[in-house]
Amino acid sequence: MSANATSPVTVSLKHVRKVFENGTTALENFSLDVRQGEFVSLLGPSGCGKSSALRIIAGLSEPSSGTVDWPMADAAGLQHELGFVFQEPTLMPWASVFSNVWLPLRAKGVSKSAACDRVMESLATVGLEDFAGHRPQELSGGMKMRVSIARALITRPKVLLMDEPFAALDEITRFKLNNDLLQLQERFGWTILFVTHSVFESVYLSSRVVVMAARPGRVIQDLAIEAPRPRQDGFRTSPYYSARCRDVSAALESAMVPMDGM
Ligand SMILES: Nc1ncnc2c1ncn2[C@@H]1O[C@H](COP(=O)(O)OP(=O)(O)OP(=O)(O)O)[C@@H](O)[C@H]1O
Repeated sequence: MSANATSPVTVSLKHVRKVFENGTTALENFSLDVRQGEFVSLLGPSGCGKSSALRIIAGLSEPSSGTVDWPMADAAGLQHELGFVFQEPTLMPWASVFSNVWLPLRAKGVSKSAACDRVMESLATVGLEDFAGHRPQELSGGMKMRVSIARALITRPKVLLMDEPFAALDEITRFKLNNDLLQLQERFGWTILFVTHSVFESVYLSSRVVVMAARPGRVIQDLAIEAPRPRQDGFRTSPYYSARCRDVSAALESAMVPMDGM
């Protein structure tokens, strides 16, 4: 499923401001609509508030002012619709792959036997069904990240929030997981909000790249990446890809310009 300008809005942030207790203003007048089926990347210099924005969308942090609305979801069902993937896979080292993926259901009181089909389905989605009995330390970095994704998928979310999930991986593994993620999004119709530092990754994956600037964190450009989806490796060498990478790099460069001579 591809999103377009008429797809319904999944989440809408209006004039969000986030000031931490120590006085740091992480976000100022941050507004963003994400539509169903979109793949939106947040890109910007370190400290521009990407993670703060994602945490507010996730409900892990409250905005100081402004609103976050989920027009299509009722509040009670919202939690089940979100999946989170962070940069560190944060797996329990003493537990099997199966138990790590089971965790979100276990926390809801679902027994191991009742969860079994769902856990195996999630592991199969990321190609790890043969590794259910392994411990995390027996897996490569890319496989650990797949386990982390499988764990996020166990509640069958409709929206995935991903905070630099592939940043710690080598480039070949990262490219492979990029393609897998695009295939899975096509299959399940997820809406994805993705934080990255990489211009190249953001253009490859996204239907929109939202470029942010720091001090205070705000949106400075919103660029559509209009190449057909799901994309494949050939896209990385296409003239359109190069041109969009140049546009996004230019936007990022302007985000680096300090305000008021800072
Ligand atoms: N819990 C906190 N308390 C105080 N300040 C915070 C807190 N979390 C983040 N900040 C500050 O808010 C600003 C935005 O941080 P945030 O982590 O959202 O940026 P980011 O764009 O995700 O950065 P990076 O790319 O380095 O991960 C930074 O100045 C940061 O120091």
